[in-house]
Amino acid sequence: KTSKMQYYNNPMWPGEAHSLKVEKILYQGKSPYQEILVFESSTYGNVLVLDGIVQLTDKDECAYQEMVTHLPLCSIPSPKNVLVVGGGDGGVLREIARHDSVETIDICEIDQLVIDVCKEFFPNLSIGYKDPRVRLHVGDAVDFLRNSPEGKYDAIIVDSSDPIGPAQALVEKPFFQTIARALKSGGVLCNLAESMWLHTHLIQDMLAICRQTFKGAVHYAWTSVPTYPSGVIGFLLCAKEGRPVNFLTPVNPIEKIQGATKAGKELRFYNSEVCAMSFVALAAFPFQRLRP
Ligand SMILES: NCCCN[C@H]1CC[C@H](N)CC1
Repeated sequence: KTSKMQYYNNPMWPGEAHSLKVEKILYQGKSPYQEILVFESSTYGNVLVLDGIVQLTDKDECAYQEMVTHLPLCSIPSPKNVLVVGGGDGGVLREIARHDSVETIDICEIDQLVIDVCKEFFPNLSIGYKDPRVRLHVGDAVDFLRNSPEGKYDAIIVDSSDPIGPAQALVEKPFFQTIARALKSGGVLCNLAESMWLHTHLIQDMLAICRQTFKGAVHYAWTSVPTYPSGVIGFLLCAKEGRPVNFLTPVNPIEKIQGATKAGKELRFYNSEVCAMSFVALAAFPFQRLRP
């Protein structure tokens, strides 16, 4: 349905494309920000596509939503105030809801149509909006964070699309500085950080910015998502100074967190072993060997 040429010409992954067999087109539309497509695939359940880029599928979304949420939230003793940037599908909200210590969940998503479409076609993700702690803000996260009070959040999760559309500003230094200001002392950020096979230069640049901006700790973790280009996606875990943090061996292991099933579904991917495995020694593969 989307021309193959558009796939091959995507500057984020030139020369490669990934295809899924389409059983039925469920929704096609255009918001002020992006084209939105939902289709039923033969083998991955429903699939959400924004501007020709797969955002999530029923089958493998757990690998992304659980990791992007529990890597930060399990690394600090008792997260209370959490902010999600992007995440309009609601999957991250579903995962945050497993943490009983959390008291408020702010989400800032720029595209109302993505929210409406996911509420209709992805009930297992949009269930996240049902949690009473959730407060939805529809608008630009750059403005939202600029107007946020200083030191408000224990954790900020940036669950954005790729930095070639509405999410472009979310990998630039000013944005990271507004995040650091909005975090409490010792607060943590988990930011989408693309593929270590495809985006080593972008990751290096983001690492440099994060090391300047967050004096606590900066680590790179990855997970396996078969429907994302190169089959992996990475995260930057950053801690603001002020409290010891250990991302690799969580102080708040998920197994101890009550309400693991409160979100309506057992965890399907994340556990403490997967957490430990997901961190890459930055000096090793693939940042050194893969640089073209
Ligand atoms: N909340 C759904 C995940 C959105 N994250 C992005 C989807 C597109 C990918 N190329 C990068 C991650």
